[in-house]
Amino acid sequence: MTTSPVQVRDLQKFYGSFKAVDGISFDIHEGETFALLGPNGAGKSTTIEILEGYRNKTSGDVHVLGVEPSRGGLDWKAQLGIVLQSTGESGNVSVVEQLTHFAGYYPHPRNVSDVIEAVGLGSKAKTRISKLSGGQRRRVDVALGIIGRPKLLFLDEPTTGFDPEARRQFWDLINQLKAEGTTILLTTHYLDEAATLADRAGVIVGGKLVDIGPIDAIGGASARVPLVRWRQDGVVRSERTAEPATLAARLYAEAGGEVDGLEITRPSLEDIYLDMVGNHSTALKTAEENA
Ligand SMILES: Nc1ncnc2c1ncn2[C@@H]1O[C@H](COP(=O)(O)OP(=O)(O)OP(=O)(O)O)[C@@H](O)[C@H]1O
Repeated sequence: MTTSPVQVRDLQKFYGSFKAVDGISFDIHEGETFALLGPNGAGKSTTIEILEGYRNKTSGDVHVLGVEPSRGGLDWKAQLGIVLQSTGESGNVSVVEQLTHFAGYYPHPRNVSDVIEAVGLGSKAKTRISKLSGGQRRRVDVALGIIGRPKLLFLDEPTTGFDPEARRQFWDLINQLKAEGTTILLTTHYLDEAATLADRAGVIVGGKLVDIGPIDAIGGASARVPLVRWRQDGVVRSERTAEPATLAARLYAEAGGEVDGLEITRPSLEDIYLDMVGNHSTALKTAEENA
């Protein structure tokens, strides 16, 4: 049996008495893209930084590519690709020089020109990084994360500052890496990004994992019930139903033809996520007030 590249069991991280990560467990399977979702301060970056070996845990068991991260050596590190939340590379060297330099650290790096093209910096290859825009520097971060042909890629809010076209281009790149079998851990506040790229997701609120599962099952079946809206006598009416076509047919029969303003929508991952996070945040607040 092969072991999962990422195994996390009952992970805790305390800053003094503050529980930033409070007993979370999950696995990431080989070749999978797993999204860690949650509001600001939920504990996502802390978790990722522990997995990367940058931060010590308080307790729990963590294995990344079979190694406890705080004991990972250079060979282990060479198999990881890391895009931190904000490095904002600002060196006085050109894009191509920086990538060529970093490629030298890895045993089997990707071709530097190919990576520069893939992140959409072909026309900026010879430009000094300090002269790039914020979004372009973020693309350099992404390029540095993948230059070593990592087995496991950590992407902490990779597309913050990207324009819409750059995000689409980044999604194509990630799909290409997925097709090559790269295992990816992604955090993002763009729910459409998670829905497009991830196979499974975990949702963290207040340091606790409140849901985990395939991306199209997050929130459970009841959160996905379609919403039917229509206008009746100038008033907008709505009803949630698992059988929207039946309701639409009834409305059609009652109206004796086309139904004014009829719309059937399914909740997006963002709708479901916002409901879930809202409910858990309220529960956490109430528990704190009663403590
Ligand atoms: N070095 C530190 N010392 C004390 N508290 C910290 C430290 N680093 C993080 N925290 C706290 O731990 C909590 C989790 O922070 P973390 O950066 O992991 O959140 P996050 O989910 O990544 O948030 P964001 O979406 O804003 O990036 C926050 O309340 C933060 O203030």
